[in-house]
Parts: sequence; structure tokens; C-alpha cells
Amino acid sequence: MPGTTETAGQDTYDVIVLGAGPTGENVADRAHALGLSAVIVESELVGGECSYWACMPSKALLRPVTARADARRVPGLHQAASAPLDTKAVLAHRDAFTSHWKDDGQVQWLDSAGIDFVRGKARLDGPRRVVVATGADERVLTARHAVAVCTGSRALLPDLPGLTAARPWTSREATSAQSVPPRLVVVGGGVVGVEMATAWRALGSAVTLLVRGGGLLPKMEPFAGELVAEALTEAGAAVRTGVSVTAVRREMPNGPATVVLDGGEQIVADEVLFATGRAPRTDDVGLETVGLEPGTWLEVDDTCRVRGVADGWLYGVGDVNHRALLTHQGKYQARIAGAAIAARAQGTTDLDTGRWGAHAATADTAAVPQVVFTDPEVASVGLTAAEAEHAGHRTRVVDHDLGNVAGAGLYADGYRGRARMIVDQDREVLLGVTFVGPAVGELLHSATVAVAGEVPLDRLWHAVPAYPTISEVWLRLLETYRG
Ligand SMILES: Cc1cc2nc3c(=O)[nH]c(=O)nc-3n(C[C@H](O)[C@H](O)[C@H](O)COP(=O)(O)OP(=O)(O)OC[C@H]3O[C@@H](n4cnc5c(N)ncnc54)[C@H](O)[C@@H]3O)c2cc1C
Ligand SMILES: NC(=O)c1ccc[n+]([C@@H]2O[C@H](COP(=O)([O-])OP(=O)(O)OC[C@H]3O[C@@H](n4cnc5c(N)ncnc54)[C@H](O)[C@@H]3O)[C@@H](O)[C@H]2O)c1
Repeated sequence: MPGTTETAGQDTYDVIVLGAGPTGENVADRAHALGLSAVIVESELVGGECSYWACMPSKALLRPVTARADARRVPGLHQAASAPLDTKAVLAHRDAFTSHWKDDGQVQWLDSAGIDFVRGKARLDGPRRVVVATGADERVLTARHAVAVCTGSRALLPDLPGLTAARPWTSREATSAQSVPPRLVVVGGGVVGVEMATAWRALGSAVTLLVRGGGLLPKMEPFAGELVAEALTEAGAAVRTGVSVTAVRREMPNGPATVVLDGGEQIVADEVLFATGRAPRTDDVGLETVGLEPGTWLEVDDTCRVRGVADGWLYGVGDVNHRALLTHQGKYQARIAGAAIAARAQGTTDLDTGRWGAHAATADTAAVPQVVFTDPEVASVGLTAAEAEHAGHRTRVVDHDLGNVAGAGLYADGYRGRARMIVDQDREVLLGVTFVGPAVGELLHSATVAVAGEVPLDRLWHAVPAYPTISEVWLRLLETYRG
């Protein structure tokens, strides 16, 4: 049972925030830091999906996996690092990183940040009014300036015969399971699918990854999915592309599940993870009381203000607006929305909403960074080659084999990886960068600065990477471009 600390407080606030995930916390914090009173309402755990069933537990499961893989590629360590992972220790490490699914620390942080907190299920009840069901009681809150819906997303399950009765895993079970299923089927080759297939395979499950398309990580550069599929296969997972699941059965409650494929083939597994995307948590937050459709993603402008709501008091920030379903991007939007809410509360009418302005979440469309924590890691920012071409840019695609970089060779024996930069030929700046290979995640911010800063390639030539680091790939990419 989560802690029950909450603020009796007043009932009228400058800003009311629905949902205390990373996004909601940051909206409230920004608003408060800019002089507004703020209250946040949370129905489950303060910290949201990210802290308890997403980023934190998944990365805590994956870190030992990638550390062991790296160590096995270092001469002198191969033997020592070849033992199986200590499953109990890895799961305990994961449990510690989720604070054992207790949010006392995060509730304390709200308090220290001067943000009032109400635990309960919130829903809109007409303009600027929020009703919170707090157990047996209801509490009514009123906002002077803004209400921010930051209720996030949940796993989306396909409508398949037998699926609900078969009790499939979603990302929640995949990140919080207390034992290793001997056989695990993973459906979906997106980020959740590949990360969880990597983690549970390394922890000992026999993993079958079922993908209906032609490859893994379809939203990224094709070589990313290819290298991750190759590594998963080498690790002993079965990666099957071009297959669709048509039904799932679990005849005995404690027995195995059977996954039926479109060709009639059946696969038996102890657990079946559906990693098939997300749905907005907006079905029961009272959208209908303000003229919006329940269960839909909130359509917002670049200040994260919801379109089509009279007087512009409603904001939708984080996963719920479907702009970029990532914690860091939700927190970025929260900083932008918080600044816009405060400016509007002060009566400012000419907000700085131009490209890269203080009140515009420009990076959401131009420079979203993402790291997939598989072995090898995938790190990307901005547009892929296909996206840049589709957007009508005149581009040049520059590739380099990361294995040929001295720092990569030192990092790991037989280092395998690849880098790509997409150059906007008209402006000679970068539109996107992708790295695939061990440890490239920590390289990504250099690319994010280059893309978001629209750093001219002539100036990047003067950004000298230290020798012998993996970052020397920058020099190789620029040399390849210049010829
Ligand atoms: C397995 C997995 C791994 C991930 N790993 C990463 C990663 O490594 N890096 C990364 O950047 N992103 C990652 N993500 C994505 C990341 O988790 C989300 O983008 C992030 O959690 C979104 O934050 P949010 O605050 O918008 O929503 P959430 O974190 O979903 O928080 C929303 C909060 O609102 C509450 N809420 C909902 N309805 C109500 C209501 N009616 N009243 C009161 N409270 C309500 C919920 O209980 C929840 O606490 C991962 C996602 C998954 C599924
Ligand atoms: N490291 C990270 O940054 C990280 C990690 C995990 C999740 N996330 C975020 O969480 C979000 C959700 O991740 P996700 O992997 O669930 O979604 P996703 O949209 O990335 O991938 C879902 C995949 O499932 C496939 N799919 C959908 N329906 C299917 C069906 N019926 N049968 C088979 N395949 C089907 C889709 O084609 C898609 O490739 C993503 O937006 C991601 O950015 C980020």
C-alpha cells in the first residue's frame, strides 16, 4: 500500500496537475518555481510508470546484461565474465531501483519542493474544475490559471481471441516479475520488445521474439534493428519476422500458454509478453466535460496547450499528447509548458513560440534523443534518412563502421557497430545521427547538441574528439563527408 501522506491544503490553486509521473512532477515544479501555487494528484505511485514499471526497472535489469557482455569482450576478463548472471542479485538490484514499489521518497520530494499533493483518482469536471476520488470521499479542486493532464499511457493489447484469459504480460509484468519464466514469447519488435527480450534471455529464459514486420526497431535506421537482431540471435533468442499472432490460450490457470501464429503454428511458453505499443490514459479523466473525446491522445500546440478548449486553460503534457513517448521528452515539455503557464498567468500575450523559443517544445519534432539499452546499444537523435527524405530535405547520408575506430577497438575485442549522420545539404547542418554499438548511449548527447544547436559542419570540424575514444567516429564521419 503506497504511503498516504497528502496535503489538506486549500482547494483553489494556480495550477492543478493530474498525474505525478516524471512529467507531472516537472510541470508542478516549474509552475511553483515561477511563483505559482501548485497541487498534484496521483492515483497510484508518485514517480509514475517510469520509476516503477518502465525506465528504472528495465534499465536496472539491463545494466548487468550489458556490463557482462562488455566484460566478455575484454581480453583477460572473458573467462571471469562468462558465468551466468546471478539472477537473485539482478532482481534484487531492480527491486532496489524501484524502491520496492514504494513512493515515500518521492512524496517527500514533493513536500520539499513546495507542491501540495492529493492521492486519489482525478477527473475534470468542466472548465478549471477537478474532482478527486480519495477513497470514500471526494475533493473538489479549482484552478485559477491552468490544469495540466499528465496521466501518461498504458500498454495497448491487440484484440485477439483468448488473450485476456491467458493473462499476458505487459511492460508492467515484464519489468516487475519476481522469477524468470523458463520460456518467454515476446510479441512486438519495438523498444520494449527488444529490451525485454535482451534482459530475460540473459537471465535464462528461452526467448522467442515474434515480429509481424520485416525487422526490429522499425522506427529507427534499418541497420539498428539488424545489428540488434543479430546479437539477440547469437545470445540464443529466436527472432521471427513476418509472423502474426492470431490467438493465445492458457487452458489451466497455472499451466503454460499457447501462442497461435497466422500459419497455424503453435508455440508453448510460460509467459507471453505483448509489447505492442501504448494507449493514452484519458478514458476516465472527464474529457467529455470539456468537449473532448475520452480515450484519445490530447492534441496540443507547441506550448502543450490542448487545442479546441475555450480560454486555453487545459494543457496535455508527456506521453498523453503522443508527441514523443519518452521520460526526458516529457520533462522537457513540462519545462516549456510550465514557463508558458507562468507567462500567461502574468498576463503575457506575446509568448516566445517561434522555433527554438522559450515557450515552444521544438525539440519534440527536430531533436528527440533515444537510447535503446540492448547489446549492442542503439542511440539516435533527430531524423532518420527515410524521415528526412520524406520531409523533403536535400540530404546526404554518411556512414562509418564503428569497428574501425581506434577507441572502439580498445573498448572491446571485435567491436561491432555503425554510425550514420544525415546532413542537410542546403544548410550544411545535421538533421539526425544514429550510433549502434556497445556503450554508444553515452555518446549521444554530443549528437543531440549538434542537431538541436544546428551546429554548422564547418564548426564541428573544430570540435576535436579525444584520442583514443569511441567519439573519434565524429572525425571519421566528417572526413567521409568532406572527402
Ligand atoms: C518498459 C518501458 C521502458 C521504458 N524505458 C524508457 C527509458 O529508458 N527512457 C525513457 O526516456 N523512456 C522510457 N519509457 C517511456 C517512459 O516510461 C514514459 O515516456 C514516461 O513514463 C512518461 O511519463 P508521464 O509522466 O508522461 O506518464 P507516466 O509515467 O505514465 O505517469 C502518469 C501518472 O499519472 C497517473 N494517473 C493516471 N491517471 C490518473 C488519474 N485519473 N488521476 C490521478 N493520477 C493519474 C498514473 O498513475 C501515473 O503515475 C519506457 C516505457 C516502458 C513501457
Ligand atoms: N529505452 C527507451 O527509451 C524506451 C524503452 C522502452 C519503451 N520506450 C518507449 O515506450 C513506448 C512504447 O514502446 P513499445 O515498444 O511498446 O511500442 P512501439 O510502438 O515502439 O513498438 C510496438 C511494436 O509492436 C508492433 N505491434 C503492434 N501491434 C502488434 C500486433 N498485434 N502484433 C505484433 N506486433 C504488433 C508495432 O508494429 C511496433 O513495432 C515507445 O514509444 C518507446 O519510445 C522507450
